[in-house]
Amino acid sequence: METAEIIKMPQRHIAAIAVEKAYRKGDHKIPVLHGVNIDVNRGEFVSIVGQSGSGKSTLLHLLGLLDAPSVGEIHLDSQRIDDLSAKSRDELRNRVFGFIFQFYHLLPELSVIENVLSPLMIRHSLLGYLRRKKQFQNEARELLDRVGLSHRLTHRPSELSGGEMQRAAIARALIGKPEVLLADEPTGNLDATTGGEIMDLLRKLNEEEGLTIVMVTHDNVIAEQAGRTVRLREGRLEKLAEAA
Ligand SMILES: Nc1ncnc2c1ncn2[C@@H]1O[C@H](COP(=O)(O)OP(=O)(O)OP(=O)(O)O)[C@@H](O)[C@H]1O
Repeated sequence: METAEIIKMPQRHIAAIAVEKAYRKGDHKIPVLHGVNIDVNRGEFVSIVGQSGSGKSTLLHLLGLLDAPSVGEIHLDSQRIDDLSAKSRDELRNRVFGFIFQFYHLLPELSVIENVLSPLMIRHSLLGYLRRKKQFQNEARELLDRVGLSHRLTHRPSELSGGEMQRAAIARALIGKPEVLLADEPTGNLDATTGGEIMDLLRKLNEEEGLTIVMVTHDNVIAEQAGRTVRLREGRLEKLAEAA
């Protein structure tokens, strides 16, 4: 009797299917994406490269439900998610996705640990938050320890270096236990060494915790550190290298 070979199929996590996006500017339509297909598997680390203006951030925003495609679909696992009600999309975005950006977007008037806790303050009712405040603070401290910032809990963002601000932003993105981290030029404002340290951290999160990561970058050296790279060209995706 033949032994059936068990082939482990990669599991689709997040996908864009035949996505088109055009922005409106007055009477004008600005077409940006022309039928983009991308499938990111659970636990994958994918980088998206392409020239400035090629639509990288636009695509990332569509994947994370920050914006809606003009045509096409966004799927999470096997579920279409771009056509959900605004409330369901908000809920899903907050629960499933963590975001980090080139300029960190930390709240300047809050301390590092308060910044990390801020998504939980938004997610829970005041009473619910206060009831679990100790637990949440412990989780925030653990995360800040993991990103190497346990000595900066009460600093304000203006008292941090760029690398430290991005570490704080990563901890903030992780506090809600996201399944997918979407990173828009996470090293774009950092020197090569500091950017490398941030990439080490992202790779560790991907390899050790199985976090799915989609990262936009214009830097090919940074992009190569992901497991797979795709390039946006004239609003369409072409496949590049796959890591060995
Ligand atoms: N809200 C908007 N309204 C109108 N046009 C927009 C809007 N957002 C982006 N665009 C245009 O869409 C195109 C793609 O922008 P996008 O930010 O996605 O590119 P990108 O590849 O991320 O560029 P960069 O590497 O410079 O950040 C650009 O020409 C931009 O001007």
